[in-house]
Amino acid sequence: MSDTAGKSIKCKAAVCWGAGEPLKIEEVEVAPPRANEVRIHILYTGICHTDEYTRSGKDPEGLFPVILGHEGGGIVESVGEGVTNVAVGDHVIPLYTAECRECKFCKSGKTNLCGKVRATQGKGLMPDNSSRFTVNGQPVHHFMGTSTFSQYTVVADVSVVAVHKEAPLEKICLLGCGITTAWGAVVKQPGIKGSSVAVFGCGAIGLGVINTSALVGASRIIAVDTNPGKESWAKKFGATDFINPTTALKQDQKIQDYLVEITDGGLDYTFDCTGNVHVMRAALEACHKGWGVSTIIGVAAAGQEISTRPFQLVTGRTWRGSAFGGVKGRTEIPGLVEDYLKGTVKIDEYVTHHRKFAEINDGFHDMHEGNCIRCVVDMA
Ligand SMILES: NC(=O)C1=CN([C@@H]2O[C@H](COP(=O)(O)OP(=O)(O)OC[C@H]3O[C@@H](n4cnc5c(N)ncnc54)[C@H](OP(=O)(O)O)[C@@H]3O)[C@@H](O)[C@H]2O)C=CC1
Ligand SMILES: N[C@@H](CCC(=O)N[C@@H](CSC=O)C(=O)NCC(=O)O)C(=O)O
Ligand SMILES: [Zn+2]
Ligand SMILES: [Zn+2]
Repeated sequence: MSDTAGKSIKCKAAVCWGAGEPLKIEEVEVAPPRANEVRIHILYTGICHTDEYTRSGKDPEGLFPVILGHEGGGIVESVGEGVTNVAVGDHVIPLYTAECRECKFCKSGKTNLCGKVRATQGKGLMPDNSSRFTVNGQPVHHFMGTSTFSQYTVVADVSVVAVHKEAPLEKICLLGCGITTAWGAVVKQPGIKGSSVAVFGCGAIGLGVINTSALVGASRIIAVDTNPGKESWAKKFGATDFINPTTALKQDQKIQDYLVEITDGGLDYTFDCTGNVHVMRAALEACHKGWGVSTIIGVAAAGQEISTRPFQLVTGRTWRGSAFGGVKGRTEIPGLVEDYLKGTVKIDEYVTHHRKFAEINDGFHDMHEGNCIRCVVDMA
């Protein structure tokens, strides 16, 4: 039992007061966890493009003021009544995709999209419809059920998993989103072994898709990115080819037509890792007639919609999407941590930037530089 258990904790958090505003480090009061809730001392957090997407005002679910962050690693400080899955002192990863193991979704065996806390999570609240965060008495919204840009956060017990204590939290925090998302999107897609794959966008997500496709035995992995600096990254992670559409295409040629031409009819599997709806269309249309499967991972801005000729689907292409890689976090993340410790899952290679908590806005700027794959923030 910690000596702060049952009491409010005053600590620092990066608050976004309005869409498009920079984060402001504030003293925040974090209320103790209620029943089936867990308070976590966050030590490290990654910054994901989805944090930037919501900060920028492009997220239709965005609410302000808010404490963003969903790629964290920390230690359980205290638990509320009824919590049995984690204990004080456990090293944990908060999960923006909960896993209650009881709801219709969890029991379906068809999806990782647990329904237990998603509605309140989308309202920026804990499951009892209230916030555990206040700044000068004003409630501040939670984000994605995790809010890892606070030195202490409170999450639902179904939204947290304990992991091996030997694993460095400054690395495995990235399993809270990017790396797990990419890993799951590939390993849960049957058929990639021996197949051709095209990956649009070579940020952390795209590189993870490339790397996992190589690990499962894809025969050809074509990386597509408009940033020429990404070629060496893509090759290092296992791409066999790199195509920069801004220089490789003839006048009026579309990337999908070029890919179909160089692959004898199209790819077996494609992945959108950009969040750009035009790229999503290209990724679908680059698929082989009759069997090609295109997976959308990128998150598109409010108001954006995808389109294609229905004939693309009539003629046997499949368009699908993947959230958190289809991974059930409480069940599968401990195994991913073990795989990292064994050396079969890469994490260190994605960390290009480090920032102190006071520099978190610089971490957001880093993300816009083409040379940043992931920035890890030290929350001390
Ligand atoms: N579904 C899910 O569960 C998850 C989804 N996401 C989403 O995945 C997406 C990718 O995330 P992340 O890897 O971190 O993002 P990054 O921005 O780091 O990577 C995207 C890459 O795509 C490149 N790019 C931009 N436009 C094009 C284009 N027209 N054609 C080809 N490449 C292009 C970018 O180049 P440049 O650097 O020059 O812009 C960049 O290299 C985001 O939308 C994010 O929100 C993230 C986590 C989980
Ligand atoms: N809030 C957005 C959608 C954002 C989104 O698609 N989030 C992904 C995770 S992105 C992580 O970095 C996701 O898992 N979605 C599933 C979910 O239940 O939120 C909008 O409203 O468009
Ligand atoms: Zn993310
Ligand atoms: Zn559930």
